Amino acid sequence: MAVYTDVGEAELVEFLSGYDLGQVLSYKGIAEGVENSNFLLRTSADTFILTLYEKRVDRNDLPFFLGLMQYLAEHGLSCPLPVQRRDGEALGELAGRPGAIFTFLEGMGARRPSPANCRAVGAAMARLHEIGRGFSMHRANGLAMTAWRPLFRSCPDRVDEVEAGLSAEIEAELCEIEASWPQGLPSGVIHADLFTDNVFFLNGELSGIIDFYFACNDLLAYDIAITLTAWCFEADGSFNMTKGAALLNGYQSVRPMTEAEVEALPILCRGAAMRFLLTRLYDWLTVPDGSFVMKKDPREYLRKLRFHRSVTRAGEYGYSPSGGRA
Ligand SMILES: Nc1ncnc2c1ncn2[C@@H]1O[C@H](COP(=O)(O)OP(=O)(O)OP(=O)(O)O)[C@@H](O)[C@H]1O
Ligand SMILES: N[C@@H](CCO)C(=O)O
Repeated sequence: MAVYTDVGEAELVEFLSGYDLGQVLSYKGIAEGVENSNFLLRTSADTFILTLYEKRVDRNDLPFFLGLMQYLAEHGLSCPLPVQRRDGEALGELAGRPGAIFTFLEGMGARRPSPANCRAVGAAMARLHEIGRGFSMHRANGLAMTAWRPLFRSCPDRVDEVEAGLSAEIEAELCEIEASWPQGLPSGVIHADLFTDNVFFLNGELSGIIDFYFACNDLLAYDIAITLTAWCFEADGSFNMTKGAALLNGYQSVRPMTEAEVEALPILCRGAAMRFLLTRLYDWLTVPDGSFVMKKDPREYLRKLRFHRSVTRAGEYGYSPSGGRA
């Protein structure tokens, strides 16, 4: 349950007095999410999301995240729009935490994404990459490839309790990823956490993208690798090439990948699986049982990593050069 900070009615009313949002009708905590506290807020004006930023979000990054959401929304990508107070600011302080109010997006994450859902997310990601070109702020990726080895080293010395031999497997994999990581691919603003719970659908159509709190500047094709890895595996661990083809074709219908990006896709996918394996592993070994932080199983990403290691060509993900042009 992601409500780490409790908000009293009086302090909420005081916080809202800086906005033109009418009277509070109700507010309640939202269970989904891991990083921040989120509330569904109903006022006499409309329904909103109130987010309080918790410790794992660096407050120096908040202007980038809020500025990006505002920029994307203003340029036609459906995502939460930060609501401005009368003084023009979108970021305030509530219950001792930085806080902001966002427009409410209708829709729900796809629990079992269809190929059509995959195509839609591919196209939306490419639009995000294209629109992001005009966004002037910059944020380095705190979880870029160079951060993975230090993150691995900071894990408690119990990695092999998760699976025998895991520590040596990660070590060997990191060496290969570091040696083969591509240089010079197109880079720009990426979402970096485009999982199924962060993309909403309504009546079968993609209605919006949320949760920009890992967004940063990095390789555009790395975002494709993250999204392919999050959307195109089945519950039994098998890769679904129909979904892979749909996602890549959807992407290419908006922004064709360069030859170098296509060639790098297998190693980028190994990196994407490694990034989520390591963050999940770290939480698995450090977050106490019974804590509010929901621990996700690192082994899901270990299985995905092993699949990606077996891939040599983007065609094995369903890539086709004519994809998206048909
Ligand atoms: N603008 C919005 N419109 C509608 N619902 C929203 C909006 N923003 C957040 N939510 C709801 O709140 C939940 C948590 O939001 P979000 O994923 O941003 O939180 P988080 O704590 O950053 O989570 P994560 O663990 O995915 O990083 C979402 O699953 C969704 O149900
Ligand atoms: N999407 C991440 C959680 C943080 O947003 C994961 O599944 O590991």
